[in-house]
Amino acid sequence: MATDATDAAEAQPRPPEAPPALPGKDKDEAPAPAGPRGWLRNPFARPPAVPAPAPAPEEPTPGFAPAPEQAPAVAAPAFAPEATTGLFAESAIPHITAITAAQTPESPHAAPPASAPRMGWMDRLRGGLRKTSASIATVFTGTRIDEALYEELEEALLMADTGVKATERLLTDLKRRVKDTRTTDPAAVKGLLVDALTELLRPLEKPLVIGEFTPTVIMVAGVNGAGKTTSIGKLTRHLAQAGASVLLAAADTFRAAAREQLGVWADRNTVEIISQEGGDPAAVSYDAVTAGRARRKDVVLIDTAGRLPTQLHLMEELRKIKRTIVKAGNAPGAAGMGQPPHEVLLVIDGNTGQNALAQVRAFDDALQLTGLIVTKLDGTAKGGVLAAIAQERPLPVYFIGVGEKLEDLETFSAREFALALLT
Ligand SMILES: Nc1nc2c(ncn2[C@@H]2O[C@H](COP(=O)(O)OP(=O)(O)OP(=O)(O)O)[C@@H](O)[C@H]2O)c(=O)[nH]1
Repeated sequence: MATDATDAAEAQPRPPEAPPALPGKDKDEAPAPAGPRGWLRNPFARPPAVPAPAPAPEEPTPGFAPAPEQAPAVAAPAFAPEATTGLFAESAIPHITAITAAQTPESPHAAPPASAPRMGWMDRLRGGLRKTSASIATVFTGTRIDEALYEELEEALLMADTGVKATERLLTDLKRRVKDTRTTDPAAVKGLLVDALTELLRPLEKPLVIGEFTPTVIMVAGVNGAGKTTSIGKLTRHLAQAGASVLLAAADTFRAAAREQLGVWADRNTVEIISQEGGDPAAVSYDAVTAGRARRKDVVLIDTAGRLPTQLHLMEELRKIKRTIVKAGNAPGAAGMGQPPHEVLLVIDGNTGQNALAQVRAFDDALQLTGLIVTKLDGTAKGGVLAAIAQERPLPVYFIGVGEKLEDLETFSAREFALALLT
């Protein structure tokens, strides 16, 4: 029984945990693999056994769509020279084929220019961030670059929940850039702010690596309603579309609706799910890692129940889940799967601004996070929170979400974000 397995796991000494893989703070650090930037080194390039069904863009289609061996060449979109190419992009590993999920040749979306999905994303990102960008844009409508402009900008950035330190840093950097370039036009200052913000956000850019271990175990945590299950569902869809085999674990054993919600995503994507009513979430997680290994799954995604950092017993439960996953990775026969969990992700609601930053701190202290997913950036006036995170706790932001639809979750690009926010 799963519970027994966990009890046994808990009884043994806790192995040392690897330190979190935080991104470097060096502004010159390369954020992503060479070539078009992508988050995923994708090893799932299999020749299709059957013609892949054409996926509907919004309604997930059932069935398994093996990924093609080659993705079409991808032209860099005009809006950003460093633009990414979609969720599945070129790999840094020579033997791994580049795949762009939304651009499979079998797909009806193959015909448009290769960069179309990312261009569409840029539009959605701009639309989503409109509330935040509107107040900042008005700062640059005047005719002079003076102290009043900087004061107004400071106010706008603080209102966008950029935080005091990140705001100060941006203003200092901006003034230096204005001086260095002898800029006199306020509209041009906006361009310099794009550069300053891009540089600040750059450490958050990092590709999520899948395929180094079999399975790659990803644990997902967050407060209630942050968007954990929805994000896991979207991620599952993208992974399944690229040919990765995914096993979901519903480690929220208390809330039936949460299990059902994950079950719906599992059904839609025809992936397997480990679920247990009223059981121990750590036991479900242990079982999922063991099953993922036995069934040779590429990815195990573990959804945990929402909780507040102030609910200490629930935070302890999360730590127990993580310890149990570590233990499952040390079980006999688990050699070769590295030290799971390979990723511990926190999902934060971008609409909660500085509160989200507080959550990052608390969950990071408890779990040593390896990355973030920032959801609900659509319709928020607090989009500056990413700058605050970059300043205070620069964890990789693997994805950002700007809506409830499948295509509303995408990889994070500092440049894109700065452009969407300020231009
Ligand atoms: N507008 C918007 N809504 C989102 C986004 N991501 C998720 N949601 C919605 O937020 C709500 C909560 O999402 P869930 O995925 O259930 O959140 P959860 O963190 O799993 O919730 P619990 O299981 O209660 O902890 C749902 O209605 C989602 O559709 C986003 O990027 N934008």
